[in-house]
Amino acid sequence: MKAELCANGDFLARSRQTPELFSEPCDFTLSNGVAVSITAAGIISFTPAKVQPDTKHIVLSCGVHGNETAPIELCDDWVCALLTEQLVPAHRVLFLFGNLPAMDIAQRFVEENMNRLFSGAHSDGEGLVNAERRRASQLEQAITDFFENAGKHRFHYDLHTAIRESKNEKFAVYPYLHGQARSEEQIAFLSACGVKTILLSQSPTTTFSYYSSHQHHAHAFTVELGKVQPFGKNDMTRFEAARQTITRLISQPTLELAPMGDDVEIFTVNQVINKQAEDFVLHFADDTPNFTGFAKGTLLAQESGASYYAEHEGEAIVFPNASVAIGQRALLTVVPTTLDAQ
Ligand SMILES: O=C(O)CCC(=O)N[C@@H](CCC(=O)O)C(=O)O
Ligand SMILES: [Zn+2]
Repeated sequence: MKAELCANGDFLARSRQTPELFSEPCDFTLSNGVAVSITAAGIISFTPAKVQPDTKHIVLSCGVHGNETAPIELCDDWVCALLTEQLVPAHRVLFLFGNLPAMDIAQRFVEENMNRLFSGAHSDGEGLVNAERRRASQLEQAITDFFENAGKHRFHYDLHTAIRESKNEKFAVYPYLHGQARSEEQIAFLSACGVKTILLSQSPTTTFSYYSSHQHHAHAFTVELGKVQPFGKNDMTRFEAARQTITRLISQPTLELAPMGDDVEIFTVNQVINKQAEDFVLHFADDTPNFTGFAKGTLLAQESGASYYAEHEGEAIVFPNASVAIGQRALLTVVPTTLDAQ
């Protein structure tokens, strides 16, 4: 098993169908001098012949939730183009296809939400072990290895799609930076990808993007590119700006970007509402889109022992989900802000 296995670029298909082929790490060099390293099913990196101090070290992850297919299809296309030398990387790039078994059953996860298992959370809970916990640990290790000896130009875009419609279709969660300044240049990059809404998280989490941001000092984001659709059912024209901008990021030595414009909306997270009881209910319709605002004082959710209200006029809801496990986030609320106010 070496280069021939990936000669047609079908790394993802092989990772899903015959993961055992990748049980041993394998390295090979393409005819254009690009070094390829496969460390496990769904984990592949590309290193250009010349690595310099200004080389970027870019992680693109997808499928941390198995049913969020558009980003998986985008990453599959980039990996295929790189393996077949139609795309030549100017920078180091690591692709992580997160939850392969969940992709096979077209579900968000098999046993546990993998995007709550990072920063070591995969090892919490009295010896509980499952495939998602092992994979989260393996993905952390892949990032640790990739960023080892990497220069300071570190990036991780963890690509997702949201469960429900969103008034602002594309948005990104900017992890909590513990008081450090947020990067306008990164917001300009996301804006060029068509992602013009940014949520500033105000607390540590166990998500993948927070892990890379906090542990590896990468510019890291959870990027929501649209709404969940089955494989093959995405309208890929809706992802064209992201596809083109990320292709340029990978392949151009220097990425020219327009500065962050007035069309970017910044929100700060006001409430993180974690489900504490089995009777947790949302007090708005199931099809209420993300970013719907509510009047101050509106009852948003309720459970035994607690009621949750909009605390500000127009406070908007994001990621409502009453079906999460006890202790997990069931709702975020956000309010508009500016970068200067942070
Ligand atoms: O639409 C939803 O309810 C969930 C979409 C999704 O998977 N979002 C991520 C956000 C992670 C973050 O807060 O950085 C998640 O819930 O894991
Ligand atoms: Zn997701």
